[in-house]
Order: sequence, then structure tokens, then C-alpha cells
Amino acid sequence: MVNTMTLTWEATREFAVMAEYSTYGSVVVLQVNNPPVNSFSYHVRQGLVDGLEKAQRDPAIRSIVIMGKGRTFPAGADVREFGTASAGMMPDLLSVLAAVDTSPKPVVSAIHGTALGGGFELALASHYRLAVPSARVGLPEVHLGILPGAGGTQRLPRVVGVKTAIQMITTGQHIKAQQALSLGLVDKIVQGDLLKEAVSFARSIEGRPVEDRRISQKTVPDAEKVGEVVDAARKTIIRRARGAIAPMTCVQAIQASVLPFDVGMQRERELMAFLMTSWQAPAQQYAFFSEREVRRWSHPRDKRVNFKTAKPRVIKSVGVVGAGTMGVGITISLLQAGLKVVLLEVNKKQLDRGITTIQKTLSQKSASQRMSLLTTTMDYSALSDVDMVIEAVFESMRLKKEVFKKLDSITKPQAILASNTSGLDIDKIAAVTKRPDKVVGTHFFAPANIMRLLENILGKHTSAETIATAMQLGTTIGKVGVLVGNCPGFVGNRMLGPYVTEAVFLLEEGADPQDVDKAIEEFGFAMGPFRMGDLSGLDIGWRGRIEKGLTTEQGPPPATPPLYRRGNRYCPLADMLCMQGRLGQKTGAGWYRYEPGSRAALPDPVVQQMIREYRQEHGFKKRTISSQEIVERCLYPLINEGFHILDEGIAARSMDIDVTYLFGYGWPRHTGGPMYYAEKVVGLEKILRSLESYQAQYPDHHYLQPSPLLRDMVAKGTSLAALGTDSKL
Ligand SMILES: CCCCCCCCCCCCC[C@H](O)CC(=O)SCCNC(=O)CCNC(=O)[C@H](O)C(C)(C)COP(=O)(O)OP(=O)(O)OC[C@H]1O[C@@H](n2cnc3c(N)ncnc32)[C@H](O)[C@@H]1OP(=O)(O)O
Ligand SMILES: NC(=O)c1ccc[n+]([C@@H]2O[C@H](COP(=O)([O-])OP(=O)(O)OC[C@H]3O[C@@H](n4cnc5c(N)ncnc54)[C@H](O)[C@@H]3O)[C@@H](O)[C@H]2O)c1
Repeated sequence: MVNTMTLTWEATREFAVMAEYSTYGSVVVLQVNNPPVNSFSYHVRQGLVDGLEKAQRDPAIRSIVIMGKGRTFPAGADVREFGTASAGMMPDLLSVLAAVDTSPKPVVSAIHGTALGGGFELALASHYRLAVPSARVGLPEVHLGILPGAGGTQRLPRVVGVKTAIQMITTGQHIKAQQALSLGLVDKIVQGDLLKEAVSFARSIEGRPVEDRRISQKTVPDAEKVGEVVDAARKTIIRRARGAIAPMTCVQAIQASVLPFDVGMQRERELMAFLMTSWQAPAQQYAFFSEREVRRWSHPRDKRVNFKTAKPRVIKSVGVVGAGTMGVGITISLLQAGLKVVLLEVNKKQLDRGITTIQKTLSQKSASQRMSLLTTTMDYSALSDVDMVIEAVFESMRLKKEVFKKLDSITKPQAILASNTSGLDIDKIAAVTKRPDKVVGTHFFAPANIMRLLENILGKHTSAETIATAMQLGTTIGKVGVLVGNCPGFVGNRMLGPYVTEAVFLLEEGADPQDVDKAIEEFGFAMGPFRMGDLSGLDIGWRGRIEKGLTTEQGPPPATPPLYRRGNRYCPLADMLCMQGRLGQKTGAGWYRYEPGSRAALPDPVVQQMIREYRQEHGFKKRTISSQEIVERCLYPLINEGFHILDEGIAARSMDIDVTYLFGYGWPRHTGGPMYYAEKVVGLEKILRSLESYQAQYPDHHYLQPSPLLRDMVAKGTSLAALGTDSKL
């Protein structure tokens, strides 16, 4: 029985409060107190070492418990400290953990919340580990471009074996307490009050020798298979990493766990130093903090549009209009978050198909409970009582206006009306309603129940309350919401325009679709532009070009030069595919061909022949184009468009653009996002000079004209951080 009256507080130094020392008879409890996630900043490390030393000195103390105060056990090193003077200040995390491991008095880690990274490494250095049922543990350092550098790569395989350690560390997965128990990573799951349970447990093991509890002194169970296991893992990991160096470096460190502990630790340290000093680690850490920073949104259009002051409306029920690809995905997201949904569709077959997909997708366990939140209808009056509507009908301004007029007359006056348009003018849509302040763009990405990005578009009249509601909805359904302004294509699709256009021009000059895709995939994208086009459906872009009058279903508009539209260079190859009914995967053929039932993109001689004939007809001479040129010509114009977007105040900060691309377009995380990559990896001056050089070669590719903002920044040597509030990073 724990006697709470025996608790004593001894703040021996100013910073000791970050690792509070209290005694319960013979047990010392060290509670890390560094909100919000109890990360190991310098004062925590010092507090722990002081506490451990004090506990060793006191003969009345026979065991030690380490735990976290507030919401969690330490969630790792303080990433904001990396690269600063305090990161290097002794004691470092390694010495804290060495003091734990070698403690002659047993040390028990009592875990609640998330024991991650250095936090879990601390637990592994302890002699015993307890966890509450809801706790999770893991080594997610790989997502920050580093490795578990406080012994994680050496201790974890000594418990679970090299194979499982590789799996856990290279994916960074968090595992639940029950699984951790079955893997031998925790000794006991405790119910009830963790502090009391931990103190009782610590008392129960007092006097037992700690030597055989030290993971550092154990050997790796599958040591003899290490070569085989690493070889088998290598291929998958390299393919999955797509250019990120951390995953394979983690494997190298884990491989060293079959060596004596000190030798393995030395290897871990060297490899950690390699990663810490690489360009990828800061890029991934920037991505981590940016994902969180975009929650603190504001927009230059109006100072009331600010997360600090704008209050969201409460949304309990949502109408979704259109049960196509997007409407169904959005519905699934909303249901999974426990919101009531009224799904409306005008086509009965489509509605039935949508219901089947929703049923199949919702997890077995909760399907019936989630499905009970769904009402489906073909009658607009069923939307009369919802708090918000998300429209996802075909991408046609005429149709969207018609739908919004109807919604305005049917829904309650305070309901928010959102459009999932990919790039149409939100102000024009809002103008047909009597509530333009309640009209907003909520641009989801396909598949909408999987993709994390929600690009929220602020129209000219959208109120701060409406935008706050859209941002809040994003959080409720687990999305990363980014606030942007209204312009054709918004941020994401607008930047994609020059990228895709330039990719097609590369075909004219000699590349095949697979050459372009390969170069872009080697850069780190999951898919190059042509495979992506086939997946999304080539008709989406084609319909858009038809709507803009750039082409027709029969070919170029009458009296139009074949390779120009409105004075700009134009390549009709994509239109030609669509005219042949090659709309991508869904028709079995697009830029590639697909075997029935397969998604594997196979180079298609028919397309190669079509491109050859096209080159001949228009006098293009085929040349070999390097991967470097492909990457520069596709990505630099995309980045350039990002500078225009910043210049026009469409995005408030460069990080909003980066997060859009990381979460919506598969931009490789280890490069930080397009704007970060431009500034910190390539350098703005080099981007500018390359654009100038390509522009001189292709004067009629108008988007190669460098943005005035980019020119100005290079001339003045200013940084992207100085443009917005990125300075916190
Ligand atoms: C020159 C080279 C020499 C090299 C020599 C080598 C020597 C080695 C010595 C160093 C050893 C260190 C080794 C260690 O292995 C490294 C690490 O531990 S890295 C950190 C690992 N941990 C993580 O990655 C966890 C990251 N956090 C999360 O996943 C989540 O935050 C959470 C803990 C699951 C909580 O999620 P939520 O509840 O959703 O909360 P938020 O995510 O919104 O976070 C709240 C708030 O906290 C901030 N934060 C979270 N984690 C950290 C962190 N580790 N450090 C700093 N700050 C953190 C987060 O940013 C939020 O704040 P906000 O951004 O909103 O202000
Ligand atoms: N598919 C994507 O990858 C993607 C990604 C982001 C945004 N978007 C946007 O989302 C919207 C929907 O795209 P989608 O791919 O889901 O289209 P889709 O063709 O799959 O579905 C559209 C649905 O709307 C229905 N519909 C048409 N008129 C209607 C009306 N008056 N009332 C109710 N329903 C009606 C159609 O029957 C169809 O089922 C478009 O604006 C599109 O630009 C699409």
C-alpha cells in the first residue's frame, strides 16, 4: 500500500522541477515534468541524473521508478534542441541512460501515453517496464531523418530479434501495450493508478539482482541469421525509402547489435552523427513541425482570419452531395469520426455503388455503428437540417452554381456550404447564394478517406467563423488542414499545372512517359506525372481543358494552330489519348497499358508510336534527356509557381505550401517540401539561374519566367522564413 503522506518534494536545484523527486518509503519516483510531451530537454536530463545520483546515495532507497507527469511518459529527445548548444550539453541522453542501466538499485519505467524515441530507449535501459493498457511505445526517429541514437538500435534487437527490430525501427510504428507485452518489451500491464502500481511493483522487486535484467548484457536471439535477415530487408527498405537515407542507416546500426554492446553503441553513435549532419534530418524535422504549425493559421486577407480569435461553429451533421469517388471517400472520413452524414446523389446506381463501397471500407468492428450514422437520399430536402454541406459533384461551374442555389434555398440559414472543387472560383460559386460568408472551399484529395490533406479555401466573403469551422472539421476527421486563398487551382493544383505541362513537353523532345516517371520517382515521389495521370483519370484534365476552351472532344478548336493556345505553347498529346478513349487505369490504357485487374503500368508500344509520329509530324528531333534535366524542368517551374503564390498572398507562409505538397501530392518528406527544398537543399540562386537558362531555351514556356519574388529574394538574400511566421522553425 502506498502511503501518499510519505511523499516529499525536494527541488534541489532550479531545474530539478523538470524531474520531480519524491519518496514513497524505500522507493524513489522520478517524474519527468516537461509539458506537453515530457521531451528530454537539457534540464530534464540534468534533473534525472541528479535524481538518480541522489537515490544511489541514500541508503534508505532500494528501488527507483521513472515516469512522466501529465499526459505521457517522455516522447523522446527534444527535437527543437537539435542543432542548438543545449543539445550538446552534458549530461546527454546517453549518459542518463547509462546511469539507469548501471544503477545497482533496480529501475522501473512506468509507462503511460506514448513512450517514443529516447523515451522508449530510457524504458529499455531500465530493468523493468510497466505499462497501462492504453500506452504505446515505439522508435519513430526514422521519420525525423535520424536513428534511435540512445541505444535503441542495440537494445531493441536484444529483446525482439533483428528481424522485428528492423521492421519496427524502419517503419517507426507505435505499438500498443498488449503487443509490447507479447514481444517481451514490457513486463506487466497494470490497471488502475499507475503511480501506486509502480511503487508497489518496485517494492516487490527490491533486493533482486539487476544484472540479469540489463538488456545491454543480453545477446540478440536471431544473431546467426543477421546477414540473411538484412539482405532480405534491404531491397524492400530501399524501394520504400525512395531516396531517404535514414531507413537503411537504421538497418546498418541494428546489424551491429550482434557485436558486443559497447562496439554496437559506438557504431550507432557514428551512424547517428552521419544522419544528424545530413541535409535530410533537418528537412524531415522541418516537416514534422510544419505539420503542427499549420494549425496556427491566419491569412493576410483579413486579420480576423486567425486561429487565435476565430471561433468555429459546432458541426454535428454534414450533407455530402454527389456519391462519386470523392463524395464516398469524404463520407467515409466523416463517419469514421462519428459525424452524422446525409449522402445525396441524383443517380440511383451510383448511390447504391457508393453505399456498397462505404460498407466495405468501414472496418468490420464498427461498420454497423458507423453505418447507423448514415442517411442516403436522392431528395435535396433531406439536407434541410444539416450543419454543413460538402458538395462533390462533377467539376463544372454551371452544375456547381445550380447545386449551390438549391442548397442555399433548402438548408438552414446558418449552415455552411463547402465545395470540394479542384480549382474552380469559390467566389463565383458563393455569388449564387445569399450567404457568401458561409461558403468555403474544402478540397479533399483522393482517396479522401486516406489522404491526410485538406486544403481549405478562403473566398473573398468567407467569414473567419466559416474558415475556423472548416479547419476544425479537418482536425475532427484527422486531416492536416491548410488554409489558402482563392485562385484557379488554389495552391496544390495550380503548382501542378506547370509540372504536368513541362512533363508532356519533354515527350515532344525525346523522353518516353516511363523516362519522366522514373526520374521523378527516383527523386522520391511515389508516382511520376504519367502514372499519376493514369491513376486519377486523364479525363479530369481533359474536361477541364474543354471547359476552358483549350480543346474540344473532337480535337483543337477551329482555326487554332495545333501547338499553341491563346499565344502559349500547347501540347495536345494528352487530348489525343482521351479522344482514343484511353482515360487511364479505369479504361485499361492511358499513358501506359494495364492488364485486366492489374494496376501495374506497362510501357505501351501504341503510345510510343503515337509520340514518334507526333514528333515527326511537328518536326521535333528526338534527343536523350538526362534525369537531372527532367527533374529540374518538372520541379523548378512548380516551385516557381509557389513563389508567385506567396507573392500574391494566396498562401500565408511557405510552410503552408510545403505541407500541401507533403500531404496531398506525395512530395518526398526527406526533402522537406518544394519550398524548403528550393531554399535549403538546392539554393534559391541556383533555382533562379536554372529557370533563366531554361527560359532562354524555351521562351514560349511562359511559366519558366522566374517569379519577381524569387528574383527579389535572391537579389536581397532574404529567406523564406522572413516572409511569414516560419521563423519559429
Ligand atoms: C553533430 C552530430 C553528433 C551526433 C552524436 C550522436 C549523439 C546522440 C545523442 C542524442 C540521442 C537522442 C536519441 C533519440 O533516439 C532521439 C529522439 O528521441 S528523437 C524524438 C523521437 N520522438 C518522436 O519522434 C515523437 C514525436 N512526437 C509525436 O509523435 C507526437 O507529438 C506525440 C508524442 C505522439 C503526441 O502527439 P499529439 O498528442 O498529437 O501532440 P502533438 O504532436 O501536437 O505534439 C504536441 C506538441 O509537442 C511538440 N513535440 C512533440 N514531440 C516533440 C519532441 N520530441 N520534441 C519537441 N517537441 C515535440 C509538438 O511539436 C507540439 O508542439 P507544437 O509544435 O504544436 O508547438
Ligand atoms: N477525383 C479526384 O481525384 C478529385 C480530387 C479532388 C477533388 N475532386 C473534385 O471533386 C468533385 C467530384 O469529383 P469526383 O471525382 O468524385 O467525381 P465523380 O464523377 O466520381 O462523382 C460525381 C458525382 O456527382 C453526382 N452528381 C452529378 N450531379 C449531381 C447533382 N446535381 N446532385 C447530386 N449529385 C450529382 C454524379 O452522379 C456523380 O456520382 C469535383 O469537383 C472534382 O474536381 C476530385
